[in-house]
Amino acid sequence: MDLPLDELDRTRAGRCPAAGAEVLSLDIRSKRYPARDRDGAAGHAVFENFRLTLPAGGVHAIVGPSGCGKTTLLNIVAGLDRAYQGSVRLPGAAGREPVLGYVFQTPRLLPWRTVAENLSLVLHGVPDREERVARWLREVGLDGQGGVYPSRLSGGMSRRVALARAFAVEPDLLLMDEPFVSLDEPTARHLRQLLTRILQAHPTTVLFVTHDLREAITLADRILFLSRPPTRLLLDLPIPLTAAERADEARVEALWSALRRDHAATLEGGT
Ligand SMILES: Nc1ncnc2c1ncn2[C@@H]1O[C@H](COP(=O)(O)OP(=O)(O)OP(=O)(O)O)[C@@H](O)[C@H]1O
Repeated sequence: MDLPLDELDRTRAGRCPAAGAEVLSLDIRSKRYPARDRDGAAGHAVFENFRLTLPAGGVHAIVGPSGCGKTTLLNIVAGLDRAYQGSVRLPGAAGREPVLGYVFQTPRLLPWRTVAENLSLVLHGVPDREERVARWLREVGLDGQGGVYPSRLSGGMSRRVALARAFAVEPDLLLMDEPFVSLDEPTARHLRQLLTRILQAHPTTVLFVTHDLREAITLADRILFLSRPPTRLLLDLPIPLTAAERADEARVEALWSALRRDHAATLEGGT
């Protein structure tokens, strides 16, 4: 799994399986939530005429102010929220149904199932199910932990299981909603490095929500900055860093400072 950095760059470049192909075409004509008080009878609009397309390959980070609808957007893409007007098109690969992975803000492991069973559940009908579970536990550094129950896991280990479960289905599109939030920084850093290594070995298109601009710079090929509701795309910014540059905290810090200087209003969610 531990590839040298120049090798990582070559595989990163190879993340686009079919250049020009789209894994997602999202058109939210309207997404409203019920009013919070009796006066707002029509509710409040989170999205109005919001469109987003994702090409195959790469990590696409979504950054925006609290409440702008980042989780709502992922839930709409995942089909967990159908109370909106518009459409989600997920073409899938080679004519088969699209496969989605979703890493939530909390690991959401079933406490009455072992780690291996939590993975196995999402692989129903997969012929090499047991082998795949064992392989993914190895990939996330949890070899030999398959028989453990989630209550015995640390926060970082639980996140590793959640990562393994999401990758094990070999998704066409992987949704990640602040997957490393509320971890201590050393643990979060280890998990970011783990995610980077997994993505180099298993190129996957990722739509990644984070409130942490440094995390977005470290992981993403592209950052999409969203406004306050009704939410629109303020800035679509490519992050053309090499793997070595992303691993260099001073380099990430320098880009972070430059973005905060040059795009202050955007980072506040627009004026
Ligand atoms: N079930 C709900 N009923 C009413 N309003 C809701 C509901 N879920 C979310 N909202 C509101 O919709 C808006 C978008 O919520 P969402 O959680 O998608 O935002 P977010 O950008 O992910 O926020 P955060 O960064 O704080 O996690 C917020 O104003 C939120 O209060």
